[in-house]
Amino acid sequence: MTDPQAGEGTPILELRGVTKSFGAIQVLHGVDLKVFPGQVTALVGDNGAGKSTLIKSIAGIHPIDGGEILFEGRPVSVTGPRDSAALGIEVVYQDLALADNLDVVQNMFLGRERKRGILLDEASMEAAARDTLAKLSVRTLKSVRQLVSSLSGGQRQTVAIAKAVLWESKVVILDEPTAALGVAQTRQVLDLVRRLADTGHAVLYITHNMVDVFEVSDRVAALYLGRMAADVPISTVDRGQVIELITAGRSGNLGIAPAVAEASI
Ligand SMILES: Nc1ncnc2c1ncn2[C@@H]1O[C@H](COP(=O)(O)OP(=O)(O)OP(=O)(O)O)[C@@H](O)[C@H]1O
Repeated sequence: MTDPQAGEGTPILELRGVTKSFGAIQVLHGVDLKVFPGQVTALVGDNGAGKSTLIKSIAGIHPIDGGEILFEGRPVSVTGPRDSAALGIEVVYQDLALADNLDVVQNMFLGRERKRGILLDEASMEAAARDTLAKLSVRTLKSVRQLVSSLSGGQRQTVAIAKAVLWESKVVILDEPTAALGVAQTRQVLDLVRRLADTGHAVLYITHNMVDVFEVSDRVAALYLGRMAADVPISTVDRGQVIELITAGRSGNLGIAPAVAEASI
């Protein structure tokens, strides 16, 4: 794991005071968040804390109502998924959005196929897919021409993550990638998450799993009732504190004031 305190200059992605409501219901209340290149930031929070809303706001699916998004230190406007993709932000959602009837290469290039004239440039797409998988040290796939329907859950996650990385993404957001996986496949995906950061990506990693948090992250950001209770290096907190931040919004001198938390219920 990289030293979380080292090289922590400008965050590649920063949220300042982000708010988001759906009709009369305010879901995000002035959320601050910093995400650094080469680091995994675990985004934790109880059911309904606002994690999905937050990542969908970053992705432009639910554009923010207030506050600021900064990318590489500059304020940016993210009003749709194209804006986030153009910045180099890719999200791997839980449903993975893979097509079972297509192979690995076809899935990685789905919707962004390379062409030579009117024909698909299969050779170049296959080479790029192999290259991306090799850079991520993925050795669990037998063939890039395997149908996705024949892959295990862990292999499918791997393909979805590699697809996100293929587009020169700088920030990769993963929505509970190990939620449905067994022990060995979880291990493979966690190794891949670490390699994503080690190859320079900033990774925002949503999880409910405390073992995963401490295994793979450099920072932990805890949302509580739509407020950022803490966004700190993992080395400064223990498991009990993270659980308190998730369940109560505070732990010792960390987190949001109890009065603020009570006011939001
Ligand atoms: N489109 C929407 N319209 C109205 N309310 C919404 C909408 N999307 C989310 N919410 C509400 O926002 C709150 C936060 O939901 P969100 O899905 O972001 O939480 P979460 O932390 O991702 O939870 P989980 O861990 O269960 O996935 C919830 O109270 C939810 O009902």
